Amino acid sequence: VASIGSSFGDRNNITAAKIWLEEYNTEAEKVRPEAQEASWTWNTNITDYNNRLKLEAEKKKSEFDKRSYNQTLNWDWKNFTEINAKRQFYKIADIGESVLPTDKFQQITKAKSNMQSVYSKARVCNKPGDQDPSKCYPLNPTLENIMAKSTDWKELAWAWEGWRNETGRKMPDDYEKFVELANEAAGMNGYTDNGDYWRSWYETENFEKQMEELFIGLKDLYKLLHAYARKKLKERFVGHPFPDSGQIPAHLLGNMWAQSWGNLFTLLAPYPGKPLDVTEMMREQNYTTRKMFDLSEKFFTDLGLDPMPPKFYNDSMLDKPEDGRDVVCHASAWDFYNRKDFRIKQCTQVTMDWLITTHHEMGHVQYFLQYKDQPVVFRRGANPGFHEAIGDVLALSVSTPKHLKKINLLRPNQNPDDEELQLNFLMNQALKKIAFIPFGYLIDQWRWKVFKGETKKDEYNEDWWNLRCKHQGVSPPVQRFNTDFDAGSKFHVPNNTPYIRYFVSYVIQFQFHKALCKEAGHNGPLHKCDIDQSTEAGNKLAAMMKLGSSKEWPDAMEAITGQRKMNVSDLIEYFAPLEDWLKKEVKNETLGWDDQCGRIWGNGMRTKSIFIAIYIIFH
Ligand SMILES: CC(=O)N[C@@H](CC(=O)O)C(=O)NC[C@H](CC1(C(=O)N[C@@H](Cc2ccc(O)cc2)C(=O)O)CCCC1)C(=O)O
Ligand SMILES: [Zn+2]
Repeated sequence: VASIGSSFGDRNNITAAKIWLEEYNTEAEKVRPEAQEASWTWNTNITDYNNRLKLEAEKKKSEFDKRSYNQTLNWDWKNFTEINAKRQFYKIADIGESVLPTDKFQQITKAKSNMQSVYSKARVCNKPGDQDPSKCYPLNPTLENIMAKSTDWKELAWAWEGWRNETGRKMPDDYEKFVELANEAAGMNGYTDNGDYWRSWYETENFEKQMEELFIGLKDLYKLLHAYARKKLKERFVGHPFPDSGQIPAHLLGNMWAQSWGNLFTLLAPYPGKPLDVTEMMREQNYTTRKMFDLSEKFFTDLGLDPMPPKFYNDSMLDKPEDGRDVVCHASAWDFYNRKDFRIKQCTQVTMDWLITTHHEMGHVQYFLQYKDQPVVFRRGANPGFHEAIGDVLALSVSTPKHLKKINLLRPNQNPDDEELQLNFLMNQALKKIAFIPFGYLIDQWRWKVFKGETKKDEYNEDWWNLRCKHQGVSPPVQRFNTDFDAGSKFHVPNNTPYIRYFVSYVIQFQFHKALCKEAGHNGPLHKCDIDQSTEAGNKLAAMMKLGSSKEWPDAMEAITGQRKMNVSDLIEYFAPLEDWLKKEVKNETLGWDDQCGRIWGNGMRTKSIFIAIYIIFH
C-alpha cells in the first residue's frame, strides 16, 4: 500500500490517494473489529487474562494507526480540493493516544484499565443495621436502589461516602499518570492539551464560550427546580443540617451523583394523587428485558428506521450475568466497524428508567446502522452530542402519557389529557432533564482545567467541589478531604469518556424534538407531542444519521431543524407550563445559593493526616 503513493511520486494525485483510502478502509475493517472484540470480551468478563488480550489488541490497533498516519504524509491532503477525501485524511491522521511510543501507550492503557477495574469491581460494606458487617454491595443494583428509594439520612450517607471511598479514593495516582500521558499525546498531535483535542471534535470556534452561554440560558430554570426540591427535601429531612449557604446535601436527590432527580417524583409531583407509576405497570405485566428491547425496536421500525440485525440479540449482553463473573455493568452500545456486528451491553432492570436507557442505547445502534456504509472514519456522530441525542429524542415521545396509554403503561383509569397528570409528567421530565444540566456541564469544566494544568492532583477534589457547589448547588453530606477524589466516583472519569456531549445532547434533543414534531404534523404544546409512526419524521432523522461525521455538524443540524445553531429556546418552550407552576410554588423561597458551600460542608479540604496528627498529639 505504501508503494502506491511513492510510485506515483505525485503528492497531489487524487486518484492514487483515493485508491489508498480504499486500502485503508479495508484494513481498518479488520483491525478495529479485533480491538472491539477484545474490549468486549474484557467488559463482559473482567479477568487478568482478558485484560492482557485487550491490551494486546489495543497495541496492535495503535500500531495500525501509527502506520496509517505515516502513510498520510505521502499526500499533500491539506491542499486537496475534494472535500470528502481531504476530510477522510484529516480524520485518519488524527490518531489520538495511538501517537504515543509503544511503552507510553502501554502505560496509559494500563492506567485506564486499573481505574476501570477498580470502578467496576467496587463494593461497599458495613451497611448500617447489617448483622454481618463483612457483607458488601455493588453499585448496580443495590447502591443505586438505596440512593433511589431510601429516606434514611444515615443509610444514604453510608452509600454515598462508601462508594467514593471504594472508587475515587483509589485512583488519583493512576489519574495523574493518565492526564500526563494524554496531554503528551495531544501535544504530539498539535493540540495544546487533551481538553483542546476533545473540544476539536465540535469544530466550533470558542466552543467553551458557546457552552457557557447555553448554560447561562438555562440557569434560571434550574434555580426554580432547585429551590422547589430544596424546600420539599427540608420538609422530608426536618432536623437534619442543610448548609446555610443554600446547597442541597448531595445524597438526598435520589441518585449517586445527584445528576437525575427522577426518583424524587413521589415527593415532588404537583398532584401526588395522579402518579405516573410506569415501573409498577411494567412489573404487573411481567415485563422482561427482551420485551423492553422489542418495544424500543418497534418504535424505531414504526418510524421507518432499521430493525436490529439478527445477530444483535444473540451477541448482546442485556442482563447482568448470574454466574458471578465481574462485568462492566455501565450500559454501552458497540459498533464493531465491520458493518455486521452491533451490540448492547447493560445490566437491565425492569423499571421506567431502564426503558428510557434502553431507548438511549438503541439510539446509538440505530446511528451505527444508518451510517454503516460510510468510510470507517466517518462512522461517528456529526458531533458527539448528536450520538447522545438520538435515543433520547425518541424517548421524549415514548414517555408522554398519550404514548404510555397507547402501549398500556398508563393506569386504565387515568386520562392522558388530564391537565394535572400532564403537569406531573412535565415535573417527571424536569427531574431528569433540567436537573441534569449543571452536572452535564461541570464534569468537563473540571477536566478541561485538569488537562490545562490549572488543577493539580492535590487540588482535584477542592476544584471538583468548587464546581459542584457553584454550578449544581449541592454540598457533600460528610466532610471531604484532598485525599478524596470524588470526580473518580463517576464512571466517565475513570473510563475516560468525555461528558460535555451529554450537555450538548440535552439542549439539541429538544431542537430535534420540536423539528420532528412539526414534521409529524403535531399541533399543541411541545411536551404533548408523540412522533410515533411518523415516517416523515423518521426519514428526516435517518437522512441526518446517514451523514455520520462526513459533514460538519451545522450541516447535520440543518438537515433536521433547518437552522445551524444550538439554542435552549425549544427546551424552555417545552417546560414553559411547569416553569409557571414552579414560580408560584417558590415565590417565598430564596432562589439560588452561595458560590462556595457553607463552612460546615466541603471547606475542610485539609488532608486527613493533619487531623489524625492533631488527634494523636492531644490524646
Ligand atoms: C462503546 C461505547 O462506549 N459506546 C458509547 C456510545 C457511543 O459513543 O457510540 C456508549 O455506549 N457509552 C455509554 C453511555 C451509557 C449511559 C451514560 O453514561 N449516560 C450518562 C448521561 C446520561 C444519563 C441518562 C440519559 O438518558 C442520557 C445520558 C450517565 O449515565 O451519566 C448510561 C445509561 C445512559 C447512557 C452512553 O450510552 O452514552
Ligand atoms: Zn449515549
